[in-house]
Amino acid sequence: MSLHCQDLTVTIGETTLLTETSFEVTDPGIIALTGANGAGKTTLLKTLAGRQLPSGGEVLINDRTPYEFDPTFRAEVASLIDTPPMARDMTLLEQLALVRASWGQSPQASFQSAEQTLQRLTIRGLAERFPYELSAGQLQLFAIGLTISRPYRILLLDEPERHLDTERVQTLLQILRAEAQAGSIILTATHRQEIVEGAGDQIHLSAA
Ligand SMILES: Nc1ncnc2c1ncn2[C@@H]1O[C@H](COP(=O)(O)OP(=O)(O)OP(=O)(O)O)[C@@H](O)[C@H]1O
Repeated sequence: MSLHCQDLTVTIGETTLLTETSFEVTDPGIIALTGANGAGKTTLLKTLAGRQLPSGGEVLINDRTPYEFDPTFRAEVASLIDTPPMARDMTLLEQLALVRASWGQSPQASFQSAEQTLQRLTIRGLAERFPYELSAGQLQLFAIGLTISRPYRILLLDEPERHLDTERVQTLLQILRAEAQAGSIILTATHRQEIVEGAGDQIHLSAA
């Protein structure tokens, strides 16, 4: 399991979105991706997720070029970069169970896992709500739940702490630590010092 970037750059026309970036990650753990506004964190995450083509250099995940429509790549890499698709007329519990079921769990196991996910996220009491009935922070917790409800070995997160209060940032960190201990590489863009301190490592991008 590995992330590899060598002299990676992204430009669109005359605009540089990401200046030459190199790093290698091979061990499970949480890596905080830091840098000023506009430094290229989201661009790097999108490139690793196979949603943005590099302009120069090399990017490899598990020794292969990221490509979001490759089933093997999709089975290994989960990401929360933009708001994930949500069904307006399904409850939180149903949607989390649906993700589990679509990745092969039985209906009964899917609902049990979905309840556990809500519990871990401290929103068990919102199981029967619809997404439009949530606060911004609750919606963010649900988005995290949707993302971690599918299998992965590499998790790419873009400021997962957005809208979360101090206590929920700790909840998020606990979840990320557990996922890392279970063997995943977690690369998370963040502006929060608690997450940088809670991460095992840091990649800092300098502004373009
Ligand atoms: N589609 C685009 N076309 C041109 N420039 C873009 C495009 N998307 C982003 N940029 C520019 O690329 C640079 C990097 O943007 P990016 O979103 O990756 O930064 P970031 O580090 O995630 O910032 P933030 O901390 O504000 O979320 C910025 O200067 C931004 O204005």
